[in-house]
Amino acid sequence: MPAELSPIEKAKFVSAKRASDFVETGMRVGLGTGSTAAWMVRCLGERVKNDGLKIKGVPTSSRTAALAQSLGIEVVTLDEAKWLDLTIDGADEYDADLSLIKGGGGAHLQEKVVATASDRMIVIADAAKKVDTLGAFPLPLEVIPFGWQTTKTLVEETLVGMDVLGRTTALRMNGDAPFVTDEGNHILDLHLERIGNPRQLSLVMNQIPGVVENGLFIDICDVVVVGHGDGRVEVTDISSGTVEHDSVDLMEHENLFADLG
Ligand SMILES: O=C(CO)[C@H](O)[C@H](O)COP(=O)(O)O
Repeated sequence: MPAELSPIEKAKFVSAKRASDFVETGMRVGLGTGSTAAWMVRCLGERVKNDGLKIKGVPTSSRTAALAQSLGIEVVTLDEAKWLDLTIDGADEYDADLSLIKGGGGAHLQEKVVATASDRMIVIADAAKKVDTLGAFPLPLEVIPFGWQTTKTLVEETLVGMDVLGRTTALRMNGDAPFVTDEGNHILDLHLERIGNPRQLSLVMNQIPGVVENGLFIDICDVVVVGHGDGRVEVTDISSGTVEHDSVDLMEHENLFADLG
C-alpha cells in the first residue's frame, strides 16, 4: 500500500471494492460520480480486464464515462439500457433511513435519474458521511441558467416556511465563472445546517420554476456499504434490516493504487 493513500481514501476504496462484488456478468450497472465512485469504476475495470466480467455501464457524468471507457468497460446510454439491475454511487451524507444528500460533484441530476431507473441502489461511503440529521452538507439544487437570480430569490423566500435552520444560498462557482453541469445548468448550494423534513423539502424545492432537481435522495437507496481505513466494511440493507460485517484485504489490491501513480 503506497504511503500517499490517506485513511479516508483507503476507506473509500474499501467500500467501493466490497460494493463492486454485487456486480455480475450480464448486468446493466449505473456508475456513480465522485472520488468513491471512481474507485468502484476502477474495481470493475480490473475485473473486466482480468476476469472477463461483461457488463453494460451507464455513467452518471461525463467524468465517469471517460474513466469507464478508459478502463475498457462497455458504456451505454440510459435510453439504450432502458432499466438497470444496480446503481453504485457515493453520497455526501446519509442517515439511518438511507436518505441521502448528493451532488457535491454537481452530478445529482443524472445520478438521480439513473438510480431511480435501477432495481437497487447501493451507496458507498466512508463512516464520516453518516449523520443523525441531514443538512450539515449544503444541499445542491440544479437550476437552469435563465433567470437563475430570480430562482435563487424564490428559493430563499420558500425556505422561510421550511423546517431548516440556515437559509443562505450560493451559486456554485468554477473559478470566476458559474459551475456548469453536464446538462448545461447551474448549481445553487443551500446552507441549511439541519433539514427537519427532507421529504417535504424535496417536493417543495422541485416545484419552484427554474429548479430542475435537488440533491435529496429519498426512498431510492437500498443498501449502504461503509468502508474503514483498516479494511473493515459494513453492508447495511434497509429492506431486510441486516448488517453484515466483512473486510477487504488492502494489500491484495496494491496494483490498483500503483496504477494511479
Ligand atoms: O453526489 C456526488 C456527485 O454529484 C458524489 O457521489 C458525492 O459528492 C460524494 O463524492 P465523494 O465520493 O468524492 O466524496
